Amino acid sequence: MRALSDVGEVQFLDTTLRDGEQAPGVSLTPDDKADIARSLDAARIDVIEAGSACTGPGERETISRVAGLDLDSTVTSFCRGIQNDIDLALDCGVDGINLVVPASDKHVEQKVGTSKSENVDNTVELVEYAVDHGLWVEVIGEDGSRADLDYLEELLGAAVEAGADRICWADTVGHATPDRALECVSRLSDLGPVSTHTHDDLGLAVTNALVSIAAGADLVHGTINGIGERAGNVALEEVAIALDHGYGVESMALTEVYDLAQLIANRTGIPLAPNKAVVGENAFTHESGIHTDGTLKDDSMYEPYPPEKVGRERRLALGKHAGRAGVEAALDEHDVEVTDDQLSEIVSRVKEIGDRGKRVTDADLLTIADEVTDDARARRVELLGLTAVSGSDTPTASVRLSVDGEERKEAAVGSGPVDAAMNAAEVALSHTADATLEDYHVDAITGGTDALVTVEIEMSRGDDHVVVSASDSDITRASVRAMVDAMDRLVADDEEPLVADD
Ligand SMILES: CC(C)C(=O)C(=O)O
Repeated sequence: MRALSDVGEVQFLDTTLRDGEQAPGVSLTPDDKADIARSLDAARIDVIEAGSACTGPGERETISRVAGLDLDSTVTSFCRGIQNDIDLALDCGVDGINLVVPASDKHVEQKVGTSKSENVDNTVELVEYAVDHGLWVEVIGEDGSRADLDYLEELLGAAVEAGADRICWADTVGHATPDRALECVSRLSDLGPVSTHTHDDLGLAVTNALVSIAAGADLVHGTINGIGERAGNVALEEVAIALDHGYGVESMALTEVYDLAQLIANRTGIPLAPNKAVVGENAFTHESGIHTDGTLKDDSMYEPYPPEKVGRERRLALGKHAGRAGVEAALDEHDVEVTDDQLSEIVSRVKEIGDRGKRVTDADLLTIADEVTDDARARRVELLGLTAVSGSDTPTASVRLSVDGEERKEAAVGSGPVDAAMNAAEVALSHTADATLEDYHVDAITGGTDALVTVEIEMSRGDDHVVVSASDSDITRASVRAMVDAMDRLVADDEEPLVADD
């Protein structure tokens, strides 16, 4: 076993487009796969497993498209131990293949229905065939963590002798303990370059990947956000940060990690848990008074590494644990000055909202500050009316706004009534200010069809950002109210009159 700090660099194979797509409910379009592949390449992922050519003509077209993107990453197709799979991969123009052959008794005898020696012979033939056709070849012993280790060595050793570029230890069902990972990968790394493919069924995927590297593996298979079958594959961003932060070992480009995580959550429809390491919403958010106070004194007080390292920013949130320092800093961000007594009152009102189980948005904070400083703000942008229609025809909406006392009416279409109404409000406001909708989500839907819905949106204008929420039993009304409120906040201090430019 080697010290991880002695390992200079580790390569990554990303299988988001193959094993990740095997997560229940995920189906990526050709455009999704092409966009994700480009981003993986930009993040310096060494190998991209683009899919399984044997899946069907649609998948082959997509793999061919990824293979044709002229990426720096090596593009591969997953292939079963069947020559036709290799032929289909060749038709897609990939650089290489991940050839999967059974390794455990269960997989050799029960699943594939062959004998151990025939399995070795077949693997050798297929490797020779693929190498003869100019492919980069990695041979994966499926269910390797439950295989008889002597047999796994014989099988993968034969693959190396037949010309395979590398072999891979697969903990297919996420069954291995770190000791087992160490034992298997140490033995296999005597045969040739070894990859490791770990799953998270025991919550040990990252640990097993790190142990595998210590045991000699130099390439880690995984997915972004750890998506994949069952409990998922190892999350590459977690391996990357652990290697970098813990041992100074280089792998993928860390600054790209957050955008990649968002892209993949977006396209796969698998949201990120807020507490997810590295890329979860809360990973660099501090709410409690003690932590906020400490963070304001020294950024690194409650963070292992700076958020910028993984393409993120630090956030101070307000809620029931807020303290004076955090509230003061949040008010500062909006250039609101208060006295000590006013600050105490604002802190206690913020905590009251938090005690009711709610998040305190920027708009909440500013409303409280207005009330406490007795400086009720005159609104510049107000919602006067809203009509949204949806049915079998294109959803349409119209909004009526008051902007600095002038009434503006606009109508627009959209993919649904909310989208149409937001588009109409955007058109009505765009005369005024160049604001961008950064984030939109429906926060809480409780109970039945008449339940209260909370819409939270983030908008920006130049360097200013606000987060505003609005609750209503009508999701369209809540959305437009939040947008109009955010806009009103963003232009509050603007000296210029908000005239329409026709
Ligand atoms: C590499 C393959 C077959 C796999 O996805 C696994 O073993 O989990």
